[in-house]
Amino acid sequence: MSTKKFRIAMQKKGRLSVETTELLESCGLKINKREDRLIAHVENMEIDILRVRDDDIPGLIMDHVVDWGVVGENVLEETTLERQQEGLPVGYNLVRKLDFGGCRLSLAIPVEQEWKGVQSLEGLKIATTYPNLTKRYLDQQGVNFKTVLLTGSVEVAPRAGLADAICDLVSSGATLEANGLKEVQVVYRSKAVLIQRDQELYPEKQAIADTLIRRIDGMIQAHGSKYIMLHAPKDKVKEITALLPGAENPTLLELAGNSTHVAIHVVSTETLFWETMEKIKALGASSILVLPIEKMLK
Ligand SMILES: Nc1ncnc2c1ncn2[C@@H]1O[C@H](COP(=O)(O)OP(=O)(O)OP(=O)(O)O)[C@@H](O)[C@H]1O
Ligand SMILES: O=P(O)(O)OC[C@H]1O[C@H](OP(=O)(O)OP(=O)(O)O)[C@H](O)[C@@H]1O
Ligand SMILES: [Mg+2]
Repeated sequence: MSTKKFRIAMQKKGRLSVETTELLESCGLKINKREDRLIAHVENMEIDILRVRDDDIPGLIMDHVVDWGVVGENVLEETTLERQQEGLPVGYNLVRKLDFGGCRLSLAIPVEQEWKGVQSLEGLKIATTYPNLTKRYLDQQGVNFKTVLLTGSVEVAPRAGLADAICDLVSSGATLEANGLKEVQVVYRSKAVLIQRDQELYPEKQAIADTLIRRIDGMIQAHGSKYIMLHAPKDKVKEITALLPGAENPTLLELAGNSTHVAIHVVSTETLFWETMEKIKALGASSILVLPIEKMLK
């Protein structure tokens, strides 16, 4: 199934929804966000946004219902394994890895228990929302176990007597700690990804995809870049620019009413550490500014 309008599936509510909306809006999409609508229209482009549960996003891509989707790699991989078993199509193209939704799927056990390695899980009950990723990992380790499938509140399972251990998502570890559990083994590391259905797109849709990818790349590049400005004594320009990360071609500008100093402007893809700033200052530089860059088009 395919419609004329470019369709993007995103999580309606949860860990990925705010940053996905920010990503799309930073690409210039004006999303009409009337609450509780499955489909949100984009006012200034031929795009519809489908707001769904994250678990449904890989299937919508693999069944060619939507053109793009933003989802965690954990859900993408789990769905792929599940659909492979069911003989359903699992094709998709990775468009870009994104810089949010970072988490890991980990095994965790009650804090008071001694951890003697994954082999000690042999024959035990493990509660998880990710049965396929958990099984793939433990099969590789040669460990047999019983799955207790839960779609939420997995962390309470050991205390409730439902399972001996869990395999769930961890980021800060606060949820595990609050439930008297400790992380003992990472099973899968995940970030959000932008994926596309694996059929050729109509030319109009491909044009939209190309524009959005260019803009996303501009955002990704800008995100890791800084604009550095400072005033420097003319006779120290060489020494100072040698210290600036990635400053092969700095811009030098005259300063009004000052014949001994110039302004140096540099776009840097690296971090300017305090230590470097202090060295530059010791060489006579002043007014050192490090500014974030919002967008970049090369
Ligand atoms: N603590 C976290 N920090 C960062 N990213 C996370 C965290 N927990 C989960 N994620 C990522 O965000 C995705 C969505 O997590 P969330 O907890 O909102 O999902 P959910 O409860 O399954 O929501 P839904 O109602 O859409 O099914 C996860 O699949 C994972 O990729
Ligand atoms: O290690 P932490 O930083 O504590 O994060 C981990 C928690 O975050 C996610 O749930 P979320 O808070 O999104 O709520 P949910 O259980 O309703 O999905 C995940 O399922 C864990 O429970
Ligand atoms: Mg979900």
